[in-house]
Amino acid sequence: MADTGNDHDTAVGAKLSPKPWSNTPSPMSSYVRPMLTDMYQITMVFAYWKQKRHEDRAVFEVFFRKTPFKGEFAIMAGLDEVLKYLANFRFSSEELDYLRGQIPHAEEEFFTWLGTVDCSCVKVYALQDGTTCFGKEPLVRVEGSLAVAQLLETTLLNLLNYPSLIATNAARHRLAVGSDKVLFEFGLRRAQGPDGAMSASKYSYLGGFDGTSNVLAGHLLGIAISGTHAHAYVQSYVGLDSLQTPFLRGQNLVEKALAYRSALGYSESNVGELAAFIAYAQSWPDNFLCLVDTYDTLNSGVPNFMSVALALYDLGYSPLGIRLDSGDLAYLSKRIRKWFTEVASAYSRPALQMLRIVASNDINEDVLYALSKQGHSIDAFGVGTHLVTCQAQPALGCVYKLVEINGQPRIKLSNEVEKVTLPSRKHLYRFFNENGVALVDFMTRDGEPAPKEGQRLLCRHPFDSKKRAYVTPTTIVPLLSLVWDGQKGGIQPGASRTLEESRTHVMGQLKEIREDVLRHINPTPYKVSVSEELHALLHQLWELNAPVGQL
Ligand SMILES: Nc1ncnc2c1ncn2[C@@H]1O[C@H](COP(=O)(O)OP(=O)(O)OP(=O)(O)O)[C@@H](O)[C@H]1O
Ligand SMILES: O=P(O)(O)OC[C@H]1O[C@H](OP(=O)(O)OP(=O)(O)O)[C@H](O)[C@@H]1O
Ligand SMILES: O=C(O)c1cccnc1
Ligand SMILES: [Mg+2]
Repeated sequence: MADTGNDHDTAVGAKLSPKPWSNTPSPMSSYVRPMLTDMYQITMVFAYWKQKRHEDRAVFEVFFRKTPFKGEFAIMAGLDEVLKYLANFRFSSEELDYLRGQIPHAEEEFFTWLGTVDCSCVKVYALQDGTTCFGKEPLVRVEGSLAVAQLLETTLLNLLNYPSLIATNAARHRLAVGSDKVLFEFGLRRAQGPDGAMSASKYSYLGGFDGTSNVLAGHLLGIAISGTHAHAYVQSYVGLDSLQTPFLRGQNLVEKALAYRSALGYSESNVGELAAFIAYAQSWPDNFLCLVDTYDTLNSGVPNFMSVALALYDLGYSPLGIRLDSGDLAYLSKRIRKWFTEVASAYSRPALQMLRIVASNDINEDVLYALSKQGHSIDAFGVGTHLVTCQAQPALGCVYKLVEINGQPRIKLSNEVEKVTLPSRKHLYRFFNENGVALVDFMTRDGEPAPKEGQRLLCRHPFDSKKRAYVTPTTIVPLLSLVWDGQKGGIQPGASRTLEESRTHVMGQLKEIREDVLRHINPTPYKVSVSEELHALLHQLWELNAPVGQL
């Protein structure tokens, strides 16, 4: 039978009545579907079904233990795609046929049931995309039947881990350059496959980049695209005679550029490069931005650029600038800005000193901090490899853990204290002082009264009983909100944010966090705390479940 995708076919081919979310768009990647999972989800679900436990009520939570990039914060991202995944969650007949072949001993009724499974029975609470988050706290809480909630694990983690990692990486690059520099994502060629590249472009933008070189991301996601040119373009020209015409707007651009070249005393610059720049100016007179390091930045690229730029001014155009792709970016940018300023004054072309200097070449967060420290004249950075591959930390460790079953809180123990899970369905709050600065995050167990503004509250470290503090928050913000309710129309009003809204949210969120927590080197840990009641429950369950050793 043909792959019917999301058409709501059951295993036996009967049509179900359409769900309220049946028109929700598909996830960005066509791979995102129930089959994009680990086989152990299916093995568990088959066992639950055999034991008639598949309808038990379960609560799972998504969290990471350690913040990435040796930092103390992360940015939540990927919820937008999670919601589309939930709305389209349905095994097709063809997929069920495949699974039948993999589990030949399973009863036909199992596949009939699997064919009816969707997210009707599921509720999801989550942080909004773009929210600042910290270790150990629930980013997403999934409530539903044991079987369906279990089936969501792997895909959900896949949809959250990389987006949150890249959004965090992008936000860190933004913090490194400040708000007045332009950041372009150039990573398409180096990203981990097409899906990795699309996610990288999307979530770099969410994290604070201004644009991308990725044309498909521009087309599908509305992100601003831009492009300069590569070395190949310059290499492809040998001399001025390969130009189709010397003219632009009826005037001889070649003559003018050559006149400036000799007046400025640049007679040694590479003529092929000059021809390439003239040809580029003829095609892009209003967007004239040249890569200047193909042969020699200071002795050829910049002189050739300046000769053509001055000629363009004479014809009434405003050139854009240059791109540096090698060498000492701090030194070169300052040297070139000074040069632009001198020529601007010699030729009464004040705009020349304002030309944009773009830098690329293996840039990462450390390079950006080093450049700021040294001082530079760069206006825009193109960042590829380090950004999209998250070379400094290639994975975020979000996990998906069962915290409650049939109303009973559950715990998972570990020899490593930090790996012990926090039991029970939990609520998460952020406490602020009177200046709007975040003081601490606070988790309570379900059923406790919500904390109140102006009330003195004991905030405890979950594992270290000695660490505790009283906090009287001026403002309290509950961080988890209902984003999906299968009984009430699926995606909840206000839960789907645009990319632009989430990007704006990141900027606002970072302003709420203390600078020493956001700091690049040795940041202060942000406090993630639990209530007295949750602390007691954790330690009680710990004792109850840990066998007493024998000496
Ligand atoms: N002033 C600077 N301070 C710190 N790092 C810099 C500075 N200028 C450039 N960098 C970084 O130093 C590294 C230089 O890399 P590399 O030595 O491969 O380039 P290059 O020799 O300049 O160029 P290429 O080999 O492509 O001609 C890059 O990661 C670049 O971003
Ligand atoms: O360095 P990244 O941060 O990944 O940025 C993207 C790089 O991609 C381009 O060239 P490419 O690296 O393909 O060739 P090049 O090194 O010879 O310039 C561009 O010139 C940058 O150098
Ligand atoms: O437009 C650019 O300059 C660009 C785009 C992708 C990779 N490197 C450079
Ligand atoms: Mg390179």
